Amino acid sequence: SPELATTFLEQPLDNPLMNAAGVWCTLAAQLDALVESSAGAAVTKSCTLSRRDGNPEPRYRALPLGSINSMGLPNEGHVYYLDYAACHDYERKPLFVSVSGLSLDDNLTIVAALREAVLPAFLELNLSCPNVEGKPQPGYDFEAMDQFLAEVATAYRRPFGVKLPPYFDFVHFDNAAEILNRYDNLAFITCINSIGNGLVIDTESESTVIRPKDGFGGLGGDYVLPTALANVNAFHRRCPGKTIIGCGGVSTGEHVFQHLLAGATLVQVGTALHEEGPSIFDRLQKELRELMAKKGYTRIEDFRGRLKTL
Ligand SMILES: O=C1NC(=O)NC(C(=O)O)N1
Repeated sequence: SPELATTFLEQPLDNPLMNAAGVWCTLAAQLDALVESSAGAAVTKSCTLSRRDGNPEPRYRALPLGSINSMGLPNEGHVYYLDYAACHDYERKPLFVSVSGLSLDDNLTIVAALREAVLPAFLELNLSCPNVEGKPQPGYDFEAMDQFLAEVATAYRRPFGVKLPPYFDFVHFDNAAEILNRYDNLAFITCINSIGNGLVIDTESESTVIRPKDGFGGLGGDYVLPTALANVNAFHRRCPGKTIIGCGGVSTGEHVFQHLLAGATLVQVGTALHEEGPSIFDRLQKELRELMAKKGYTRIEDFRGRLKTL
């Protein structure tokens, strides 16, 4: 049957599937469940310097077409995840550490600690959390993003990646890619984070459905698949030397196939994992194999990045 084995930054993976940062990865027991699952890799909840409760509940709501969330970066603080990363068995599957410091200084402190730990974990620098009041997304402020990357790339010196917000205009794809291409050790780009500041209304109660920020929150699920595919392909085209991780709107093997076709090397699952649990990775691999077999593909490299245009 078709082979799903792949490589990421020269590391072998059984398959290209993993969780999206923030989903099923805040506590060690959740991360252990991902390591036990058939996911090819795992990533930790975006961490801040210190532990955070996050935003008041209700702050997550599953919807017929996806989800809306304004979690507000609830996490156990960076040391908790560095400790987890120190105990992880890297022979089993790669582990990514997501970092979302609330300031450049916080990011530099966390990144320095990760570098000092000398672990095989991959750093995914989150530049796109839309849910901390008063904290605009660095990914939407190109000058701030460039400054963050200049300092982090220099301090970390090792290969790392960024988690980007969705962009919706070619001039933004061009400007963001121009910045990212300046950093040789910026090895991978994860597109996309949630589509920030959507508003879901419950007609019966005539109310918002989440409490923080008057109900404005990040959208995930079916709502975001075309935008996620566009961002994966836009950066795949503009950053030929970098590896793209696709994230957004994946709930079937067909969606995984589309992300790979658009140029992704790995594919992250958020909303659907939140709703279905880690067994989803078995279903997604089964569905992807069936689709590949139907199309006569035996390996991922037979079609990855080969999206046709008309
Ligand atoms: O980067 C993030 N994206 C989201 O959609 N939510 C979380 C959060 O709010 O913690 N962070």
